[in-house]
Parts: sequence; structure tokens; C-alpha cells
Amino acid sequence: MTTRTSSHLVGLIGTGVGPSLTPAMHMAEGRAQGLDYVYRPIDLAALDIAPDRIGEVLGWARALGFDAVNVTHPCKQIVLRHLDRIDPVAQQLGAVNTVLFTDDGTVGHNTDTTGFAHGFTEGLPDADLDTVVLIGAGGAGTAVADALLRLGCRHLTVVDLDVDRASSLARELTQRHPAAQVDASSFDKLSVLLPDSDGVVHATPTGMAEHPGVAFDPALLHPDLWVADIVYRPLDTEMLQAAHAAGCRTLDGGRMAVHQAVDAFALITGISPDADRMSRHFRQTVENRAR
Ligand SMILES: NC(=O)c1ccc[n+]([C@@H]2O[C@H](COP(=O)([O-])OP(=O)(O)OC[C@H]3O[C@@H](n4cnc5c(N)ncnc54)[C@H](O)[C@@H]3O)[C@@H](O)[C@H]2O)c1
Ligand SMILES: O=C(O)[C@]1(O)C[C@@H](O)[C@@H](O)[C@H](O)C1
Repeated sequence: MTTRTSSHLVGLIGTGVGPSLTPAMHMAEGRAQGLDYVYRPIDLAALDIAPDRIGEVLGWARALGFDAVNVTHPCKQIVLRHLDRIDPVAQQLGAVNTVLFTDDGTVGHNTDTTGFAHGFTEGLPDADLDTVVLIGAGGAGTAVADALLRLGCRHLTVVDLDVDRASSLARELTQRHPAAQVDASSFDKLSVLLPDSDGVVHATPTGMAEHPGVAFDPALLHPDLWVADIVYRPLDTEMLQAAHAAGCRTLDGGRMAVHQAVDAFALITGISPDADRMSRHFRQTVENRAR
């Protein structure tokens, strides 16, 4: 990879992005790399700009000298139609969270899905992926599902309170990954599914500080199951505590949060960042904010 410029102006566009930990994580790594790196949240709600004006916002960002932006809720899908080129992984997923402003136009990538994959292989190396249950079929769950299937998951079952949503994601995943078996199921089937699964990934908001609890009965956890959470505020969710107590190998949501930033930083600067340093920065910030 080659560095595109030595100074970088980056933004995070979405609603409610003020408290995001991603800008500080990028800037700390930029400083550590000796770069002149500025990353600012651009909160569409605070600016009273409707999310469907994302195309205009991208045009303004480019004209104002931004080199790249992360794009987040609720613009990850609608941004696609405003881009000149889209990386094949993001195109397949139908969602973009990183836009580079290049001399050849705007280019979209998805580092949520690559970030989950990198965090997963780093945090749960050699985890068996034959039979996996995904709980939560929203935007983040979709990025996780594609990552698991790219990593070689052979049988994925998607569970969501909204059964139609789970079924429609399972259908889309089957089209995108025809070699795998993907189906949808309901919460009441978890007592049958989890005893025979290799792993479970939780991707609903349950367990966040503002939505405490565990999305399913933790008595279903068993030591042969690896357990991944993508919730990262807090990092040690009630589900992960129950998984530790049950003897499971676990992966916390910080891995995905850090690696989406690691992958975006690499795309933006052309420099491979120090993932461990970014992880330490992220975890320290999460701890400080919890105090
Ligand atoms: N680690 C990371 O980098 C990262 C990135 C994005 C999101 N997240 C986490 O993932 C969570 C989900 O984000 P999203 O963007 O997919 O949200 P979303 O609103 O798009 O989807 C959430 C899904 O969970 C389902 N759901 C809600 N409560 C449920 C419950 N109790 N049981 C089962 N299903 C339930 C909803 O029906 C919905 O389909 C966030 O709240 C956040 O904690 C983490
Ligand atoms: O940390 C955040 O606030 C993010 O918005 C989380 C997720 O949506 C990522 O795709 C963004 O790059 C950053």
C-alpha cells in the first residue's frame, strides 16, 4: 500500500454520531503514525439534514477538502446509489460504511464485515464454523452473517424477534453464498439449535447499557459453544459473563469496533495501522466513559 497524502481530513456521517469512539481512535493512531490526521463527527440530526440527502452531503464533504468519510446509521444502504465505484464485498452486502474521495471518483467499502472477520479470526482462532446461530438480523447482523459465510461457515441459522426479517436475510444470504446452507428460525427453537451448534453470535441491542439483559436464556450456553457478542458498551456484557461461567470461548464486541476502524484507516491512508495500539486506545476510552 502507498500513502495517498501526508495529511488527512476524515468525517463520520450519520445521526447521533457525537458520542462515537471511532474519531478519537483514528486520530490517536494518526498521531502515533506521525500523520496530520483530523477526523470529525458530522451529525445529520444535529444539522437538521435528512439522511436521504447523503449524496449532497458527500458532495459538500468532497468540495470542502475531506479525503474520506465513514458513513453510519441510517445511511449505509442509501449511500450506494451516490457512489462511482463499490468494492465487490460491499456491493454484495448492499451496504457501505467507508467512502474514499479519489481522483477517479467516490469509492465505497464495507469495513464492518471485514472488521468482524478480522476480529473473529484474531480473537477466536480455529473456531469451528460448521454450524453457527446468528441472533439479530439488522444492519450489523447482516455484516456479521456475510463475514461468517466468507470465513467458511457451512450452516448458518438466523434468529430475530422479527421472523420475517430473519427469513428475508436468510434468503438474501442463500443467494449470495449458494454453497452454504442458510435458514431462519425463531427464538423458541434456540433450545434445540444451541445444543448442536459450534457457535453463536449475538447482534441485537440487548446487553447495551441502555438495554440490559440477555436476548435468550443463558442456561442454553454450554462449554462446546463459542460465543461472540457485537455489543461493546459495555464490553463485558451479561451474555459474555454467562458464557464465561458456562466455560465457553468468547469474543467481545470491541474486536469488530476496532477492526472496522483499523480497516478504514488502512484504506484511507494506505498505511497498515497498529491494531493492538488502536485496540488499547478503544478499550481505555470505553473504560473511562463507564466511570
Ligand atoms: N461492535 C461493533 O462494531 C458494532 C457495530 C454496529 C452495531 N453494533 C451493535 O449491534 C447492535 C445492533 O445493531 P444494528 O445496527 O444491527 O441494529 P438494527 O436495529 O439494525 O437491528 C437490530 C435487530 O435486532 C432485533 N432485535 C432487537 N431486540 C431483540 C431481541 N431482544 N431479541 C432478538 N432480536 C432483537 C431487531 O428485530 C433487529 O432486527 C447495536 O445495538 C450495537 O450494540 C456493534
Ligand atoms: O463507531 C461508530 O460510531 C461507527 O458508526 C460504528 C459503525 O457504524 C461503523 O461502520 C462506523 O465506521 C463507525
